[in-house]
Amino acid sequence: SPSPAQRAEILRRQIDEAGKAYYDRDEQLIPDAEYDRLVRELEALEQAHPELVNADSPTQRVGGKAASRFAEVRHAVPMLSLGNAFSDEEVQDFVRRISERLRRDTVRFSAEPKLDGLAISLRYEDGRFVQGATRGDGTTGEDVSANLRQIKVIPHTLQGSGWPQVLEVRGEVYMARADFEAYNADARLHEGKVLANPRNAAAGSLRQLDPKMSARRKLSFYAYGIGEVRGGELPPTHSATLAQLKEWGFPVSELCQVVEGGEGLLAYYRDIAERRDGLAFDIDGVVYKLDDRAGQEQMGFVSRAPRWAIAHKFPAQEQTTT
Ligand SMILES: Cc1c[n+]2nc(N)[nH]c2nc1OC(C)C
Repeated sequence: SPSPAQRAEILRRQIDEAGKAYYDRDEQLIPDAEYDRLVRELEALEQAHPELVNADSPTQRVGGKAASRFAEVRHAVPMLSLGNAFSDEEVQDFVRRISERLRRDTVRFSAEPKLDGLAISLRYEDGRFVQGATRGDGTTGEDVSANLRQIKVIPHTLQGSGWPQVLEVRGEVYMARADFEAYNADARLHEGKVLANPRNAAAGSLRQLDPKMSARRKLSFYAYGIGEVRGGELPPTHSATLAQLKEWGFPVSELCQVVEGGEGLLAYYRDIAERRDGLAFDIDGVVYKLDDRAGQEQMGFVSRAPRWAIAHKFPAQEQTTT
């Protein structure tokens, strides 16, 4: 059987390999519980044989125990996924279902770019950022507050006034293409890890356990919605809510636009499709949302996605492999 030193070396390699895959590439090579078991076995081995401990052992990571995961956060308002439309007919059906159910001839929508990043939820209490979490499975996400504090465009305190006592803002963390190219150029120069695409870069960065590591990758954020709201009112439409979020200091994409009916949606889709390659960030489609909140509540949700919103995806594009 292997000596304690050999066993420790095997454990160290497995832990580091699983850790890198998880934090750099958002890949889960082994289940969290297995990862934690390996770390605990290595700790026990190092306690029994102190001569085995060396500086780069995963048990020596910042804050002592190799943090194996983030705290869990339960979303009071679930972070939902979106139904997809891939054709104009499906978009027309989406509009027809809403206009029939709400008995309206013309329906106004908020049309928005669908960024190819990482959905997150930001919680503010009395106007101060208190917690940020990933989407996770929609109900439970990971607390990545420390990493989100490194993102310059995310306000630590709200600007202006009149915000609710509790305000959750939902949006997308992403890495702009220029920052992605710069990161990879630097990685090539210094034999670092070249990243496959901006989405993985954003996911990997947000899940770095060491906020200093996370800060090395320039991330951005666009707000696109709200979660829990307590002790205050928001405007009656989604578009007015986005305008309000902008006043409170959140970045909101200039591409967001209020349009009318199926024609308005499809014109928006074609316009964004044309402009797509010139945008500063990757998008994988656009999102249409019934603009008035009362109507949204009437439409409700089907399974895990709202009836009042769909994503209209672009045909898959060959990924720029770097
Ligand atoms: C998942 C998602 C993604 N996006 N992206 C935008 N722009 N809005 C938006 N809304 C989403 O979900 C809400 C409709 C619940």
